[in-house]
Amino acid sequence: MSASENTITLSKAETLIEALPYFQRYAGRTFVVKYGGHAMGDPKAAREFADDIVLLKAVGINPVVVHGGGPQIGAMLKKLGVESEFIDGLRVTDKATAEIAEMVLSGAINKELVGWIAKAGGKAIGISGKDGGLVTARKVQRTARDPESNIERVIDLGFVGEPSEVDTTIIDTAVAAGMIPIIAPIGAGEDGHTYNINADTMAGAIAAALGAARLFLLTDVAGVLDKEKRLLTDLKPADIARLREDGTISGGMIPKLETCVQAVESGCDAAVVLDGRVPHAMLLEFFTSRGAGTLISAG
Ligand SMILES: Nc1ncnc2c1ncn2[C@@H]1O[C@H](COP(=O)(O)OP(=O)(O)O)[C@@H](O)[C@H]1O
Ligand SMILES: CC(=O)N[C@@H](CCC(=O)OP(=O)(O)O)C(=O)O
Repeated sequence: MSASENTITLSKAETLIEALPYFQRYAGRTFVVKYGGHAMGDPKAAREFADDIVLLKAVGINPVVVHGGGPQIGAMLKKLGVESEFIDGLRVTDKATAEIAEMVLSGAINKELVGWIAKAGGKAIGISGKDGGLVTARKVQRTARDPESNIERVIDLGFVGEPSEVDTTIIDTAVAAGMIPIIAPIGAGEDGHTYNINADTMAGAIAAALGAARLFLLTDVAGVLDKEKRLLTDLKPADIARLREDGTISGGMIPKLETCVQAVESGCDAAVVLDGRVPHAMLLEFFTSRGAGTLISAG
C-alpha cells in the first residue's frame, strides 16, 4: 500500500471511530426522518438517502421515514387541470385534490421509496396514516384578521388535517420485525373523510408519539436562514416565534418549524432542519462533530 493510500484508509477508520460514541448512545432509539418532495427529485440523492437509512438500521438505530411529495402532487394536479392554492404552506384541499394527493403519496412515491430501501439492502414497509389506525386526523382550523375591519375570520382549507391521535402499534410491530416503516402523510378523520396532512406535521406528531431521539426534516435549503441568508445553527421555541413575527420565515418553513416546536415540547429530544440535497447530510449531522443544518431544542 502506498503512503497516500495508507493515509486515506486511516482517515476512513478515524471517521468510523469518531462515530462510535454516537452509535453507542443512540442504539435502540428512534430517528424520525422526513424526506421532502423537493429533496426527492434526484435519483442519486435518493440512493444516498436510502443508504443512510439502511446504515442507521445496521448500527442499531430505528429509522422511521415520513415522506412528502408536494411538487409531485402539484405536477399531477396540473396534468389533470385541477387548480391548487397554498395558504401558510398548506395546500387548500377539496375532495378531488384529497383523492389525487392520496393516490400520489400512498401510491407512486411511497412504493418508490420502499424500492430504494430494498436496493440499499433494507426491508421497508410502505403504509399511510390510515393503516393500522396510525393517525386519526382532525380538520385544520386557520384564522386571519382582516386588516381593514380588524375582524378575525375562519379560512376553510378543506380536507387538510392534523394528527389528533397517533397509535404507534403498526410502527412498533414493523420495527420489531426488523422493518423500516415508510409513511405517507394521509390520515383518516373521525368523520370518515380522507385528510391531506402536511408531511412535516405528520412527521412531528409521529416523532413525539414515539419519543424519538431526533426528528430530521430534510429539505432544499441549508437550514433556517436569517434575513441575510446566513444559517441559524441553534434555535429555541422563543426564537422561532420571533422569526415568524418579523417575517424571516415564510411559506413551507412555517409548518416545518411549528412542527419542530411541537415535537420537542412533547416527547422528541431535538429536531434538525437540514439540506437533503447534500450527499449524506443526515450522517454528517449526526455522526460527526461537524454538524450541519439548524438544531431545534426545547427552551
Ligand atoms: N427563513 C427561511 N430559511 C430557509 N427557508 C425558508 C425560510 N423562509 C421560507 N423558506 C422557504 O421554505 C422552503 C422549505 O419548505 P418547503 O418548500 O415546504 O420544503 P419541503 O418540500 O422540503 O418540505 C425553502 O425552500 C424556502 O423557500
Ligand atoms: C396539507 C398539505 O399541504 N399537504 C401536502 C402533503 C405533501 C407534503 O407535505 O409534501 P412536501 O413535504 O414535499 O411539501 C401537499 O398537499 O403538498
